Amino acid sequence: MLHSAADQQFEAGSLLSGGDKTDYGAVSNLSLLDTVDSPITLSWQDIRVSAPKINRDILHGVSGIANPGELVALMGASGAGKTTLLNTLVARNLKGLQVDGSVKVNGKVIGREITSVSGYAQQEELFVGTLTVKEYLSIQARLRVVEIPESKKGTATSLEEYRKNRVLKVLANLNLLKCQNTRIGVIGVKKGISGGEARRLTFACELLSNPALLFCDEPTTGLDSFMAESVIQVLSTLSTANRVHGTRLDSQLASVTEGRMPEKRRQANICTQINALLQRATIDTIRNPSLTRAKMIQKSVMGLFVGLLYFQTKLDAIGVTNINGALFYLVCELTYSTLFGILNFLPSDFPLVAREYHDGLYSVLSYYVARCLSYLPLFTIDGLAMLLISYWLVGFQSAWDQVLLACLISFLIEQSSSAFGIMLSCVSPSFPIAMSSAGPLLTLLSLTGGLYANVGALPSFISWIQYLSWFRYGFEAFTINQWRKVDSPNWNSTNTQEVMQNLSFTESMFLWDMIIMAAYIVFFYTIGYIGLLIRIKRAR
Ligand SMILES: Nc1ncnc2c1ncn2[C@@H]1O[C@H](COP(=O)(O)OP(=O)(O)OP(=O)(O)O)[C@@H](O)[C@H]1O
Repeated sequence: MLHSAADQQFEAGSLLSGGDKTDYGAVSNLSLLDTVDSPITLSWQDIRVSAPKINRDILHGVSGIANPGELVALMGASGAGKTTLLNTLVARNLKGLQVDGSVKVNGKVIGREITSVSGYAQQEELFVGTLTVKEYLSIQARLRVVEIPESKKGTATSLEEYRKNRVLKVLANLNLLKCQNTRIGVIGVKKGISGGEARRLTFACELLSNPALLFCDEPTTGLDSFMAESVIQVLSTLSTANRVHGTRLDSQLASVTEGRMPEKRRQANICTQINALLQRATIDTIRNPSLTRAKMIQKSVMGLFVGLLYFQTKLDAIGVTNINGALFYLVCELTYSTLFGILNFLPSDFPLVAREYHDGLYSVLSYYVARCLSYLPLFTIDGLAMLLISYWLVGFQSAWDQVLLACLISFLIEQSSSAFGIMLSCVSPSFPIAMSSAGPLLTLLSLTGGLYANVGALPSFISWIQYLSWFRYGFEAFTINQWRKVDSPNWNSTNTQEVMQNLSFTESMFLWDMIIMAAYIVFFYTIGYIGLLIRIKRAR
């Protein structure tokens, strides 16, 4: 159990002299690199936390106070409840726990709004590993620093310049200049900055906005004693020593009067958010070329394969069947690899996005728009490459308008699949569930797509599925585009009608096919967004 915090206020020196093996969390009430405009007194009284489901008490009435300029360390053995206390103070990660007691900022209970007046350097480091330290911080600065503070108005001519200066200052103060151009890396996947540098980068992000209050969970865990000392030195330097020694905790708590509330941190406007997140996601996609390379190679090979399999198909009865087969294959190929390639959309980003959202950095909509836009070029160009490689090899009808419309249909099919995959990824509780539901759903949609079974002869209890299937709309649009105008003296409009009748397709549906696919894209993206919003909001 964690004892009363009265026993647990240490300055950094005495904390370190306790031995570098001790676990601790820290509440750093900062007069930072720059002075804080509105200082904060944080107090907590009689905090009790229990896990009702397992009938377990975790914290039994903990009280404490952090005055402006103080570095308060919470010390205790592993499992004592330090993280639980920090989480309670910042109203985060409390699912399944019952919390009693009060947490006050300048004498007032502000609940979850504490996030907007403080920073929280959590134990688990989450970054975008493909970015360099400076790139990552610069993007964080665009999200976290939305105006030049009153006291710094004369120091920079523009917000952009202030952000740049701030990034450099934080890099310098946290001793990160040496590694500013090093890629962050991913533990166990790609070596990047060291553990100590990663820890300091976590603080650096939080310090950009000059918060009056900084919570740090296990700031030195996993670091060697030299690095641990350097981190604590940094925290110590950032705080100024104006603690009250010798006064009893209860009298300090009683003396906290309701004061002026610090100004809440504002979010950057939505354009800045989308811009910064799009830049981050695009760099990540470009520097993480395995997906790009795999998709481009796969689609080019498949385009070549289709081209050679159906090479210069003749326009006789067998040829018509083959060309329809080739068109349906293109629909499948535009769907399957796209969908399975994008199903990992959410799982890889979720922890970081949930944390940054609850840190108040941006809206879920900004993230969603930026991430979807970042995928758009790749999930368009690869499909077009396959289509165009196979187009003249097969001998599809190649009047310029037919080629352009085929490209548009290919785009709509791939986007339908991509939006469907993003929707599945966002609404499924886990990646394996998304994966295992994608297979059967695609089977149903492809079986009713118009090639395997004639859409006019499907049993009525299953026929309705075709109207949910972009396979059907895409295939119909492709075939109408192919057969409505054929460059051959042996072909006439009767032949076109025959092909349409054989497939139970209607020529006049051409425009509707594309409109319906576009509507489904909007629908899938919207449901995906709602799913993501609900999941991220629940992940506090
Ligand atoms: N949501 C929860 N449900 C059940 N038990 C929990 C929950 N959260 C924490 N606990 C339990 O509460 C105790 C305190 O956990 P906490 O993570 O706060 O400890 P800690 O002091 O930070 O430990 P460490 O130094 O090892 O990180 C642990 O025994 C943990 O298993």
